[in-house]
Amino acid sequence: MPLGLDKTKFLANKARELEVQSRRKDERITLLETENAMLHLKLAQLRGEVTIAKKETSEFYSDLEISDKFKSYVIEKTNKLRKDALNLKQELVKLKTFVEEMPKQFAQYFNRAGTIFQHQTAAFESRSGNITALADEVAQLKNSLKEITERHALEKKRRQELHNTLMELRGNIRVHGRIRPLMEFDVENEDITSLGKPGSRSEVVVHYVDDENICVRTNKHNKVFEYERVYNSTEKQEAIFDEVQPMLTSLLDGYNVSIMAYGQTGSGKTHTMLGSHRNDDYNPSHDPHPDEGVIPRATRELFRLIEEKPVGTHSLEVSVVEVYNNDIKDLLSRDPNAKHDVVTGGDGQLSIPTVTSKPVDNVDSVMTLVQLGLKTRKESATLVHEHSSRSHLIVTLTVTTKAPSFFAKSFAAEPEGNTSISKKGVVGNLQTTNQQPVVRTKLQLVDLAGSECVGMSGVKGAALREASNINKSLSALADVLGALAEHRTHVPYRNSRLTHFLQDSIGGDAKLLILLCVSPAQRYITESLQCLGFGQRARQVQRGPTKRRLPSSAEKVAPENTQSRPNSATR
Ligand SMILES: Nc1ncnc2c1ncn2[C@@H]1O[C@H](COP(=O)(O)OP(=O)(O)OP(=O)(O)O)[C@@H](O)[C@H]1O
Repeated sequence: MPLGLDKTKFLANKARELEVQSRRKDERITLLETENAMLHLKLAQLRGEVTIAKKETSEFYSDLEISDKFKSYVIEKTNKLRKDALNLKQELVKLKTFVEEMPKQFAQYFNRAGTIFQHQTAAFESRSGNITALADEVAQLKNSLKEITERHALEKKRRQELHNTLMELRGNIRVHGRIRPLMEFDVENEDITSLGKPGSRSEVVVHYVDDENICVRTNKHNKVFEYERVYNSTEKQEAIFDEVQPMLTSLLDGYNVSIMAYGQTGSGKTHTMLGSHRNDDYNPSHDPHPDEGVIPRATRELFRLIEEKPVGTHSLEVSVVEVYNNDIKDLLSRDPNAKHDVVTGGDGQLSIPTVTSKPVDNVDSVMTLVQLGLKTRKESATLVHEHSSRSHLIVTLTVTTKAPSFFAKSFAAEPEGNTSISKKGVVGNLQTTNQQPVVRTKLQLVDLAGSECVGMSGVKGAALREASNINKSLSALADVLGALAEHRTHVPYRNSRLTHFLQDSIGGDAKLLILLCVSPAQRYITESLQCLGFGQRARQVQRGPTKRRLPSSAEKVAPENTQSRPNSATR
C-alpha cells in the first residue's frame, strides 16, 4: 500500500477494482456459456444431418442392392422370356403346320362322325322302335293280366259254384269200394304156395270190374255192386286221396265232412286211413310218403288250403277218440279210461266238452297227436290177423273260421248260436269268440272197427263182448243211413255212441264218404258180401227215398244161386 494512502480507501478501491474484474469475468463466463450453448446446438444440428446422411446412404445402398437384384431378376426374366419366345416360335411353327393340316383332318373327322352318327341314329331308331313296341307290349300284357285276374276271380267263383253243384249232384253220402291185394295171411292154414290158387281158401273171388263196379263171383254167388268209385288192388293211396280232396274244399266252405273206412278185420281200413306203417316207425314229414293214408294226406291238404286263405282267419284243433264197447274214450287224455258223453248244446250243436282238443298248426303236430292216440288204441289179436283194431278210431279236425265282416253285422242282431247263417249256405256251427262271430266245421276221419261176424273171428269172453259191441254200433250206423234214405222224421243217431258222436257229419248238408274195404279171398266171402251190401244200401241215401226198409248191416246178404260169368252178372 502506497504510503500516505488511506488504508480504508485503498481497500475500498481494491474492492471496487476486484468487483469490476469479477463482473467482467461473469460477463465473460456468460458469453462463453452462450457460445457453448450455441456450439451445442450446432453440434446437435450437425449430428442430425450426419444421421440423415447415414440413413440416406444406407437407403441408397439398399436401393442399390434392390436395383442389383431387380437387374438380375430382369436378366433372368428376359432369358426366360427369350426361351419362351423360342418355344412359342416352335409352337407357332407346329400350329401353323397343324392349322395347315386341320381342314384335311376335320374332313376326316367329319366323315367319321357322320358315319358314327348314321349308325347311332339307326340304332337309336331301332331301339326306340323296340322301346315303343315293348311299352305297347307291356300295356297289352297289363291289360291281359287285368283280364286274366278278373277272369281268374270269375273262374274261381264259377269253379266254387260248380264244385258246390257237383258236390250236391254227387250227393252228400258217397260210397267207394277198395279191393286190397292178396296177402300172405289170406292162406289161413294152407301152404303159402296155394295163395290165390283156384279152389283154395285164398282164391280171389272179389273182382274189380271197372272203376264203378265190383263183382263177387263163386260157384254160388255172382253179384255186381255199383259205387261212385271202385279202386282195384294195385291202386295207390294217392288215387284214393284224389277223390277225397274236393271234400276238404267243402269243409272250408262251411260243411261238416266225414270220411270213414268200413270193412271186416284185415280188409285194409287202417291201411286206407293211416297207411301200413306201425305207430313207432311213423315219421311225419312235409312230403307225403307214398304209403300215407287219408288222415295224413287230408291234414296236409287242409293246412295247404288254409294257407291260401287270409292270414289268421282259420285255426285248427284236433281230438283223437275211440269208441270202444260203446264208450267214448279220449286217447289224448292222461286218463284214457275215463268215459265221455256227447252233449247237445242250447244251439242244437253236438260236442264232447270233456275231450281233449289240441290246437295244431302243421301236419306234423297233428300226426304226432294221432300216433300218441294210436298207442293207446285197443288192439287185440284175433284169429284173423295180429293187429286187429277192436275200436272205432275217430280223428276230429275242427276248423274255426272267423266269419266275414258282413256276418259280423248281421250277427250283431242275432242271438248267440242262431243258425240263420245257414240260409247263406254256411251250415257250420256259428258261435262267438270274444264277440267275433266264428263258424266251426268238423272233419271226422274214422277208422271203423272190423265188421266181421263173431263166429268167423273165433273170439270168446271179453273179445266176444267187443265184437258184439262193434256189430251193434255198425248196425246202428246202417240204421241211421237207412232212416236217412227213407227220409224218416226220426233218425236213430242216439242208438249208439258212434252214431251219436258222428251225428253232425252224417245227414243234413254234411258230406260223408264211406270207403268200403274188401279182401279179395274166398275165405272172407260172407264178410265181403255183407260189407259190399252195406255200401250198396248206404248209396240209397243219396238216390232218394225208397219204400223198402233197409236191412241193418248185421243182416246177411242172401247169396245168389247162379253160376253165370261176370259179364252176365246181375246188378
Ligand atoms: N291196399 C293195400 N295195399 C297193400 N297192403 C294192404 C292194402 N290193404 C291192406 N293191406 C295190408 O293188409 C294188412 C291188414 O290191413 P289193415 O290193418 O289196414 O286192416 P284193417 O281193416 O284195418 O284191420 P283191423 O280192422 O283188424 O284193424 C296190413 O298188413 C296192410 O298193410
